[in-house]
Amino acid sequence: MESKSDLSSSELPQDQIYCYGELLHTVQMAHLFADSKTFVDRKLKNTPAETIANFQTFMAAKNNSPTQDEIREFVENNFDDLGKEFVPWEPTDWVEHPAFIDNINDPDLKQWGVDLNAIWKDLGRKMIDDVHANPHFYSIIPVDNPVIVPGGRFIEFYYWDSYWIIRGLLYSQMTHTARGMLENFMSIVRRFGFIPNGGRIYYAQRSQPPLLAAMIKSYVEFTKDTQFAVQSLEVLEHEFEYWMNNHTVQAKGYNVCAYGGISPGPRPESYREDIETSKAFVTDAEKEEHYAELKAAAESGMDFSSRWFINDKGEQTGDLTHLKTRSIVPVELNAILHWNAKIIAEFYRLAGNNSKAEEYENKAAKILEAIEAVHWNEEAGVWLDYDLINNKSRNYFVPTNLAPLWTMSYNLNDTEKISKSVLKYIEKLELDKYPGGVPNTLYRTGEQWDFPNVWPPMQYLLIKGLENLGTQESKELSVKWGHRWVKSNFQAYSETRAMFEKYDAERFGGHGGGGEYDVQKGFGWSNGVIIEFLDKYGRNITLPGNGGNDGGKLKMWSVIGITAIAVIAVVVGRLLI
Ligand SMILES: OC[C@H]1O[C@H](O[C@H]2O[C@H](CO)[C@@H](O)[C@H](O)[C@H]2O)[C@H](O)[C@@H](O)[C@@H]1O
Repeated sequence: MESKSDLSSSELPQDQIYCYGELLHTVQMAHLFADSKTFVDRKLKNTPAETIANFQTFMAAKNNSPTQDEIREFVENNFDDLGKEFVPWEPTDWVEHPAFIDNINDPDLKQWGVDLNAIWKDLGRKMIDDVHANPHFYSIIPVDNPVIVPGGRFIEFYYWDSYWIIRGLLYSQMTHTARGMLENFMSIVRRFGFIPNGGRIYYAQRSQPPLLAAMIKSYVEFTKDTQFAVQSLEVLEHEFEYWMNNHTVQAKGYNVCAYGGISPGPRPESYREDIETSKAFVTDAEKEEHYAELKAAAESGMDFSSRWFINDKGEQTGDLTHLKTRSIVPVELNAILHWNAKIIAEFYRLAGNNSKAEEYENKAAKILEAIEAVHWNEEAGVWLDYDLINNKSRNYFVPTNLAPLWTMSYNLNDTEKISKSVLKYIEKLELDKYPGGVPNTLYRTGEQWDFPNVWPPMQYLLIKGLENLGTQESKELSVKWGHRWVKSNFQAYSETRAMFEKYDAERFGGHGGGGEYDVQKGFGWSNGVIIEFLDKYGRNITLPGNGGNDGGKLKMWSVIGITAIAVIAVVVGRLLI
């Protein structure tokens, strides 16, 4: 298999247009498009070499200072419209009435389940043959099988989003589509050495939380296709080693992993925005450090959040200029890698290779030891990120502080103790008080991964984590939050007929905002999470309008209603006597 170093030396001809260079700089700084991603998603009309030659001629003719209109004309002459790389595609394995719908009692929720299942058809993308024949005309990374994309501006696959999308597809009985996406990822690991953030070459210098092993495990659990598990081992092992070899840092004497990109310059898809924030820095070296921090935050999937700020006092208040992502050891990344090692060991057992299984069990045990030593914080009663600059735990809430519950990265003998401790932490922070779900942080910064935004994958992590913990109290809270999430998403859907990428903790049924782009609709991971939850909770949720309970409000109206009926009955009774 090709290694990462082979990859970084294998330059693509279109990199100099989509990833760095004068052309990219000139067009992105001209602010032609409301969303910077629009430009880097457009197809070339000519070869990369011809496009660069046209650009040089153009710049010379304009004395190297073209106007915005002239740059716009250059772009229109040399680039096609958005979306040229796809043909309309309806998933061949789509079924109108997957079994999860039968698990829903409430008629409105049932119809919603039907609607969500239909959205898969809108989110499917298949590449045209020309992408394979002439890949250098495109920024899209060619893959053989169609994919389900998040939606809105996100018209290509995204790595960690695909975990919740694939689980949703499996619950929708679309195993063939799910398998195709998994095979795409496996081919990408073979070609690139790892999985890029998303399906564009400008994302190919950073990854996202490594959930491929967990996706394959989900697939195998649904299909019982243990052969596929065994076939995936070479790729899973390679991806695991990529993370361990390229993302390892030392904390408290332990090897742990942190996010961190490897390419110079601003993010191509947010080029102007990154240049803007880099103005706070003086030297080119400082600016490069800032770009690397921005990319590391994008690699975490939480771009952007005060979670990654370290100011002069070692605290999390500040702005994007305080990003220090590479110096923060994130709980979930190490928990996910622990999960990876466990899954690889399990698949090796299936393959009958016990020595390899033991090797990975040992690797898992080592990661677990590091998670306990570096992340578990007895005083806070939960796992915390670790600050490598100030050598201290970061006692700030992020849902990922509970990630080890999701990945089962703790000593199971400690279950009772951890349950008490984590529930006390949740109570102390009053995380149960938000009508629209648990916010991503408790700080309002205007960044999209901060308060009051609530993100579907993080609700899933919390709900699934509390369920896995398995104590009476943790399971009750898990169900409570699961029901709330379904009802709140349904409220937003009934008001807007849309599913959003993020929601609002402060408003039941409210959707999120903030950050560098408008809130997106679609939406892959939101639909995936709800479909799974409808399957799980659908028998037990009845909406207020259909006779269900909506907590205090409903009880109050029931009391008023019953009292009114009683009074009317008494009055009518008296009149009749
Ligand atoms: O263009 C800005 C950023 O957009 C992506 O990030 C957000 O959307 C992704 C797709 O749903 C999601 O995976 C990520 O968690 C979101 O923050 C992209 O992944 C970033 O790299 C990009 O800079």
